[in-house]
Amino acid sequence: MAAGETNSDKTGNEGCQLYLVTLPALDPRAFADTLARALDAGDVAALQLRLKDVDDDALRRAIDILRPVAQSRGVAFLLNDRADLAVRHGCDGVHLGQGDGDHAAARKLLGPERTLGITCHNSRHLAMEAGEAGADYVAFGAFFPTATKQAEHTATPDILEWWTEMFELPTVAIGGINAGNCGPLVRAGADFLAVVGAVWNHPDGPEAGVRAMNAAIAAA
Ligand SMILES: Cc1ncc(COP(=O)(O)OP(=O)(O)O)c(N)n1
Ligand SMILES: Cc1ncsc1CCOP(=O)(O)O
Ligand SMILES: [Mg+2]
Repeated sequence: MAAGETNSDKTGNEGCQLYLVTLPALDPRAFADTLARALDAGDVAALQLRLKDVDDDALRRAIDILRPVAQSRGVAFLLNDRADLAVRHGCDGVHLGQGDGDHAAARKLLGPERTLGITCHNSRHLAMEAGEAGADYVAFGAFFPTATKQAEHTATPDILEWWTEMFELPTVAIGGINAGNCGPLVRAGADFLAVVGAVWNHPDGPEAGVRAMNAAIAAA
């Protein structure tokens, strides 16, 4: 997930990559092993640490434990919601929602090398604003019902098609995505599929979840 990556680098489904987002609550020490095994099971482009309802100390501790697990494997380590901590603690980037502060200010704070991802729901307008604010990717969703978050917005694959035809900025699709339903999103041009439950809650474990997502993307 390098800043400046474009859709023109894509060749069919090889251009769509898996982007893991963590469960919202976890014990970082215990999760480090699970994460290592999941990342070793297949191709993962990025991991977003998305912990909700934790204080800054707990967040810093989780970053310090989990960041090396991802980065040592060439997997970009992004932090949810907190550009300040992402910069201070060596993360490769941050994912910000529409209520997560000033996107242009975050861009400045992150500098040119770190990745800035922005939630755009199902809105072409928000996506164009995100591009103007300096986003490295625009995230659309939720494409399917999700148990991970109370998603207030739903998205449809046509926004991926439209965006991909109009702009080079990469897209991330999120929300209820799994190996069984991701085909239309890949074919609509999504550059990344972001998943939580499909991997961490896979009935055969996260490694099987990564392998299933990789296979479904390749087959789409
Ligand atoms: C890749 C990706 N896309 C969307 C989101 C959602 O971000 P946001 O709207 O800020 O909601 P929270 O994740 O903060 O609950 C995301 N985290 N990652
Ligand atoms: C963080 C987030 N933003 C929109 S849907 C979602 C949750 C995605 O989780 P899952 O892949 O389990 O549906
Ligand atoms: Mg947020």
